[in-house]
Amino acid sequence: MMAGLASAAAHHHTNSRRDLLHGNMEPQGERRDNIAKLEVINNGKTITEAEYDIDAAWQCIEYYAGLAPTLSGQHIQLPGGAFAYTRREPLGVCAGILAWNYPFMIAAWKCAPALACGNAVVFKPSPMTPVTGVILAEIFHEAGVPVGLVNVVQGGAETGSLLCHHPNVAKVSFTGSVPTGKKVMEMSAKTVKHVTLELGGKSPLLIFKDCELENAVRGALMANFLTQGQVCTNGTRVFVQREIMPQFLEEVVKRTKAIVVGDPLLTETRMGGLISKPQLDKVLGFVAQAKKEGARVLCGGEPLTPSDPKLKNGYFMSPCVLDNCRDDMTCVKEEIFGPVMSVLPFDTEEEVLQRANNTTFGLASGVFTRDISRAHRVAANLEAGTCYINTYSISPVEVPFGGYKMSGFGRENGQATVDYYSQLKTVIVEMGDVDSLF
Ligand SMILES: NC(=O)C1=CN([C@@H]2O[C@H](COP(=O)(O)OP(=O)(O)OC[C@H]3O[C@@H](n4cnc5c(N)ncnc54)[C@H](O)[C@@H]3O)[C@@H](O)[C@H]2O)C=CC1
Repeated sequence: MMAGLASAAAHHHTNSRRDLLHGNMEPQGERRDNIAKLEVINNGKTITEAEYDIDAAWQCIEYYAGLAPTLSGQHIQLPGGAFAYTRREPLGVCAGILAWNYPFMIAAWKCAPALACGNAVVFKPSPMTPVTGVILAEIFHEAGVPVGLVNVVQGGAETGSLLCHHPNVAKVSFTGSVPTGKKVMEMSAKTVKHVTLELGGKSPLLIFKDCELENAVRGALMANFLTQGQVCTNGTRVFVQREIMPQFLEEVVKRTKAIVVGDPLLTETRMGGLISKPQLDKVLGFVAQAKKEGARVLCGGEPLTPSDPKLKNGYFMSPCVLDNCRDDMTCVKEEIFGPVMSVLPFDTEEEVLQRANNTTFGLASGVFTRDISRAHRVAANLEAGTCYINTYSISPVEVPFGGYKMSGFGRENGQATVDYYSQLKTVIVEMGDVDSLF
């Protein structure tokens, strides 16, 4: 099967790439709403967020469709009239191994740049969320993508491992946890595959006393509670300058308590259910451990049963704010992947930078301040792939996304991603006689 895919990729020229990606990939109206509903059922996130994800997916495909015809090489003059040029060529078959938190959107993030660069794609959704990735593949098919160019395989660890070991897979792009990411890298090493790893995080959000508090609070909520807190970039270590701690906590707790948790298909709901019972138990376990280590629960952190009887078996919990946290606590060190915000006081910029960077993760970071010099200085000094200034949690398709340190490497989105889905061929041309030593 893989050899067939590789040849499909080779016949897949730039112009046709653009055409097929532009082939009405935008699901509109009822179609978009249906995919969003399925994503809610697939994942448990709210319909409002799911609609956003579906839009982000087609925007990603449109973006790379536009980028495809701009891919080009370089022309380099050499002495004596000789010259060289570079060609940007596909890698071959690219495998995507996906997480369950953004099933449809991550599938688009894996497919669009791979196809734009002329590759074939085989992607594996998480077994927790198998549904909507298939719909994306169907949309590609309807848009005229040749058979064999976009493929979905379902399964768990074993299927993922087969993809990482397959000799005809040229690249693996993985989104998920750090331990599995390390295994993917190890397995891919056996056949020297290209690897992109989008792994977890424990991102710091720095809130200085000169910030606009209202926006900082909004940013902190966005940094912690989207998709039930199951977001890799989440700014779960919220460092607040001591002077504004009381006001910050009052406001953040008030708003967290007001988050409507319940039926994710209703537009007024702001938080749905976690992905699974084990995930819910794991997150509640982190809250229990935090209490044991001395954190104070200011709100939430409890299992929740909405009043609607049809939701009684759902994996709901109340969003949680933890105060009295220290850097050495489990809740501050480990990725919780649930709606739990840990708040920590700080005094100086120097101190908070040192503490913010004292982690093996480096996916995202954020700073709220009205001092522009400080904002850019902090952004330059935070060890993370993304730094948000006076905002959080947006990932526009035009900008590169990816990690530092153990949060991974390679990039998704933006022009930078072309480098991770293509390879450069150098062609050297002599116009005169061969200069031979023999
Ligand atoms: N930071 C992030 O983006 C994510 C973090 N997580 C964290 O990881 C924990 C475990 O969740 P999982 O879904 O089990 O994440 P995971 O990282 O184990 O799974 C991600 C993907 O890798 C596949 N996979 C699992 N084992 C594999 C193997 N040995 N070889 C190849 N592919 C393999 C899975 O089927 C899935 O498609 C969660 O509780 C959460 O805390 C999970 C998903 C995303």
